[in-house]
Amino acid sequence: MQVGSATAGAASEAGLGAGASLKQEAVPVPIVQKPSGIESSKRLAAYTAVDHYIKPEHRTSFQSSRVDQIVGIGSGSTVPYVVDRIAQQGKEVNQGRVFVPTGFQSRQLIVAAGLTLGDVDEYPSIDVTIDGADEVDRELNLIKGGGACHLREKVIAEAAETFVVVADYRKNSEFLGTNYPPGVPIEVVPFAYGKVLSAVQKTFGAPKATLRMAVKKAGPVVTDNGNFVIDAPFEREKMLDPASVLKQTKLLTGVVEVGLFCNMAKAAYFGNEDGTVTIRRADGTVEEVAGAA
Ligand SMILES: O=C[C@H](O)[C@H](O)[C@H](O)COP(=O)(O)O
Repeated sequence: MQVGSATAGAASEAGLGAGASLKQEAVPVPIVQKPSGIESSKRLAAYTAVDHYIKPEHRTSFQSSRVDQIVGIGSGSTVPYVVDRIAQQGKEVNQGRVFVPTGFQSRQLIVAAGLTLGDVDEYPSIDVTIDGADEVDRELNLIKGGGACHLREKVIAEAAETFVVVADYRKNSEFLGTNYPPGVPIEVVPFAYGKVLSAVQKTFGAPKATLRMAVKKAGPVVTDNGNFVIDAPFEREKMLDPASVLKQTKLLTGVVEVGLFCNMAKAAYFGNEDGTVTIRRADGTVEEVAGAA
């Protein structure tokens, strides 16, 4: 994906959707070049979800709030398309909204798009949070944390009245653990990692669990919260009941958060190769719609 930036005027030349503000605004708007392949599926999902949940007519349901809408912005490679679509609506529409990030990356995206940053301590109730996922099962349980952001992501998702997932079609599974081989990310405080790793390997059904190592740094990945991450591919049988895995693992002292999000998402949007988007909702309904271009 190539991302650049320009003023909103130039962005309109880049083909903004109907309803976008065409006023000359000196606000940098990220331009995501039209992608292909998997990136195109991510974009379809993200654009369609934004069009359904973040519109000018959507007003915050928190009466005391002084803002129009409070939006949580997740992390990962699908989320830039979420921010891109929001920025396309223009400065005027966005000036009444506040955006709460789930980590360093989404904070940067919000700032680069000229959107207003908020934090969850100031906005403990969020209208809608849109985030990616590593895998989604048929009941909308999720594996998250491939980017080591799942602690803050869970806080921002829990704070939201509506939590929506956006992903490409590869993430759409019957059961968790089918299409995401690294397993469940577990954030741990550094001094406890050895004990937690050993417990997860020996008694919790993830013998191949590993400490996640950094790529362009010697040593382990360090999260935005200064912690380590263990990746635990739990045995198939265990993953048939992700809520139990979550409960058991979270009780291990030293575990900060587990990248299993159970019974939280209201809907999941999956971008498909044919340009459609499959929407699966928590009430069990499934719909296929034409993806937003
Ligand atoms: O920690 C990272 C997050 O949970 C991401 O939302 C997740 O890894 C999905 O990322 P992507 O959109 O890049 O597949």
